[in-house]
Amino acid sequence: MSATVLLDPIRLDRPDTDVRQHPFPFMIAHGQLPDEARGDLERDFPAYTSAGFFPYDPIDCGPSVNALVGQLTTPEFASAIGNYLGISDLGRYPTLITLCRALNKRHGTIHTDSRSKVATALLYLNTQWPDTSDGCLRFLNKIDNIDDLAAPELKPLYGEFAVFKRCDNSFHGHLPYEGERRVIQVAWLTSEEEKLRKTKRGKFSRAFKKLFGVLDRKLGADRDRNASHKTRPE
Ligand SMILES: O=C(O)CCC(=O)C(=O)O
Ligand SMILES: [Fe+2]
Repeated sequence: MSATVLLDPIRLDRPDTDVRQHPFPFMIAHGQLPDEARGDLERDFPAYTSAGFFPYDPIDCGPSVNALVGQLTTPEFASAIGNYLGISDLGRYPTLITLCRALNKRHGTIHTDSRSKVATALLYLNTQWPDTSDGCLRFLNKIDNIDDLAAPELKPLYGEFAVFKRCDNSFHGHLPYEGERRVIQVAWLTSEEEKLRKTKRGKFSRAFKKLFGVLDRKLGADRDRNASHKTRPE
């Protein structure tokens, strides 16, 4: 499996790829994963028991997911993305990978991502998605309006890919959704120290959610559709 090309930067350049520089640099690219890998990636995805994003640990994943993470974090892939976003040599920044298997309704409130990130990529792996806007990624013009779209929303389906440059106005979010929603997130970080800090925090959050999963779900069950959350200042 590790020899298989799962991701190919050349594939980003499709006629239906949407690249914008306004209101902030982002790209939405479809069909980024080969059909032949669906079954393996489905089988090898980590079996987290709680909702939300957790730090990547190879032990949690099967070989195809580990291979995919390897390909997502090459400097070549990063630099190709950086070229679309106007970031030179994105591959020089350390990466932090987090994965999500399921959401609860608390997730998706509008935010920018923290200043410790240079760029963020989201690769979706859900084999199906109901006919709903709930849980579909939205790049937004404002922090307080989930319906003020900067581009068509993206269903989190297998092979859909979104990446953006972290900016003070890189607003994004989605409508509340509860259930399976598979994503691999890559963040290119400003420094190694940030990576260490964020990894520690993520592990703590995994333990916390295991203990308080029910509470976590209840907390967000009826959040406002336009809710936002402030990104930590760092
Ligand atoms: O899962 C998504 O579509 C977006 C996740 C996100 O924005 C984040 O974790 O910061
Ligand atoms: Fe985000």
